[in-house]
Amino acid sequence: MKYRFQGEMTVPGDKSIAHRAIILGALAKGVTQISNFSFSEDLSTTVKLFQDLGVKMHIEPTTKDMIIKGSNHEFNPITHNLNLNNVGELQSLIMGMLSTIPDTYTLSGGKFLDKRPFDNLALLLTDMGVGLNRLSSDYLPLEITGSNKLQGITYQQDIASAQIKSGLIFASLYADSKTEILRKMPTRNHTEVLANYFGADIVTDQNVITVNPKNTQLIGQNLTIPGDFSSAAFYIVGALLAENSHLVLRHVGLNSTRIGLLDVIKQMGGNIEITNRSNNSVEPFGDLTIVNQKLHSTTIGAKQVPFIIDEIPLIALMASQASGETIIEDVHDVHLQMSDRITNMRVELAKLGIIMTVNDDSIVIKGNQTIHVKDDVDSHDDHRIAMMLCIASNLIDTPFQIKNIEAIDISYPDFISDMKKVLFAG
Ligand SMILES: O=C(O)C1=C[C@@H](OP(=O)(O)O)[C@@H](O)[C@H](O)C1
Ligand SMILES: C=C(OP(=O)(O)O)C(=O)O
Repeated sequence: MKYRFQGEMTVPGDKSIAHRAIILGALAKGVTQISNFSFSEDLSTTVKLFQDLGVKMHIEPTTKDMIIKGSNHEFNPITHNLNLNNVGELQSLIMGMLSTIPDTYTLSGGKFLDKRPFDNLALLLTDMGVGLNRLSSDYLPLEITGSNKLQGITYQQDIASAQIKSGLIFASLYADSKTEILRKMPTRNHTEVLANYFGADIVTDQNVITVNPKNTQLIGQNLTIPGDFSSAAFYIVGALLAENSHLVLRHVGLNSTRIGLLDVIKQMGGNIEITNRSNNSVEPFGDLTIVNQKLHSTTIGAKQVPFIIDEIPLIALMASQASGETIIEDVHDVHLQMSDRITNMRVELAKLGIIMTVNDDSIVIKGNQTIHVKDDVDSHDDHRIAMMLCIASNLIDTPFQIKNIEAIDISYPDFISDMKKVLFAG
């Protein structure tokens, strides 16, 4: 049903930052205190994994902060069988981290990860001296044997993936020599920012990232996680598209490698006001004010894609309601996310009468498309598709059912109840 977005809200803490903060807190010496830590299925998996590694962590009952007692890079595991439970981010980050531990662990994946290739990172880790033993095919499960005598490498990055880069950085933190990443294009940089905050020595200079592992000693820290821009994105697009909307989102993370959606909106003739910017934390944040606006088409180039990587379903919906034809180039890697995010988006949008053409590596979305329900839709267990379809439902009067809606629990379990608080009729 058509509602306007009105009022003020905050979104849960950033999932990408929280994953890294847990890993760094677990590796560090001393206590780490994480404020604005938001539980989701993905983060529960990470917490469980580190508890399996013997790391003590708990939620402080009054502040709700996550408290981690650092292991000082020495785990005392309860089990050597670790389940990644389909968390894509964890696959690379944990492979990198376990590479530095002289012990053998078995990593299993889940229905999506069991089909997601990890060859790119695996080759790099093998070059550094990590033992990798595939237990069945080219995918998980995998046996990984780390070492405290890894050699740093030079990696000419051919895939613009923050996950591969981050896996390599974690593996390099305790190596015997430096690692250089000659990057193809920038990707989200939370690993570099947070690892340095905990005491690592990672230098980003133009297009070279250098990890200097000499005597790495990570020290536990206090940090506050900003609101997750990728969760805020649903309300940003929701309010832009819904008539008479006026919504303020407070304390949203504004790391420049995450907020490509704001540039896309600008290219489409829209404007989001940013106020109360703050750099007084590890990661920048601020408030966003969104009003309903008319948008036009744009072309989103390959260099922008890493900065909008999780917002592609939403951008497709937004483009279908703008004037003209929008192109998003080089989305090849998005096919690998979840259960082939691009194909599933295309199939489900078509059930709402929205045509999106998928070419070799790009997608094309015609503008001014009328949404009309042809069939009930399905999230395909992809949280971002599920939430995008909720935003689409607010643009028409005809109700439809979203099957497997519970996928939203992967990143934002309170999405629907939070949204209802800022939706008003008329
Ligand atoms: O490093 C990260 O935390 C992430 C990187 C991105 O994946 P890629 O590195 O595969 O682009 C993104 O899509 C994912 O949600 C989280
Ligand atoms: C694709 C995502 O994450 P992952 O790579 O961890 O599955 C996402 O959060 O949208």
